[in-house]
Amino acid sequence: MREIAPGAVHVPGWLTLDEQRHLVRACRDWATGPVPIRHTVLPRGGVMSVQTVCVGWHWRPYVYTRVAHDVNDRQVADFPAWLGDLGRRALACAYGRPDDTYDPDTALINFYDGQAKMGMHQDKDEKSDAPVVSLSIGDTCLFRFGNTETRGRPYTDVRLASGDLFVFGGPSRLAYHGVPKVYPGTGDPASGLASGRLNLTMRVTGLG
Ligand SMILES: O=C(O)CCC(=O)C(=O)O
Ligand SMILES: [Fe+2]
Repeated sequence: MREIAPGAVHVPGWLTLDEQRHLVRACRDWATGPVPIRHTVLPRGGVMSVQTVCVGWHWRPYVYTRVAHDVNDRQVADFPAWLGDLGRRALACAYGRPDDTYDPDTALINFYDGQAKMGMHQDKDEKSDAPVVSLSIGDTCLFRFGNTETRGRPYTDVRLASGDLFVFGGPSRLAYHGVPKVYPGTGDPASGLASGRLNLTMRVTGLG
């Protein structure tokens, strides 16, 4: 366990292999629908290299809705209770104290192939300042965790491997972060993912 910045904690190897397999199965299922996984199109026409599927609320740049107007006009799958339980356990572990009030209502599931990356950004479309819980499965990546002011330095580079937990909340909730690189072939197929990287972030939208 390592505190990367105030309120930002990296817990290597937090998920068991069984938990990883369970999450991979659930994500495969969500990837098929009701709203299929897709490359998000940005407002100016760019296409994200990662593929994303959401549960609870659908995120598109830069708003949450129940219905995926930019994909197929279907409502996203419900956010399951077991995922909320996992989120509370994750938060309790990272911060060393239980918080029974943490009630995530959306998860963004990103799939990275060997070339995919994510530029430096803030998670700021949520109306709540509750922490973000991030879980990684499959190939290791370089995760860049920066500051709340700029996309640039200072930042800390962390390797996120299969099973790792990363929580950012409090003073780090609006820190810029991104994934400059994935290291193909570094994952263990026993996770259920033969190649690529899966990242699931839970958030509290603060929406009704
Ligand atoms: O893939 C990751 O580790 C980060 C994903 C992320 O920052 C996001 O979905 O907003
Ligand atoms: Fe993010």
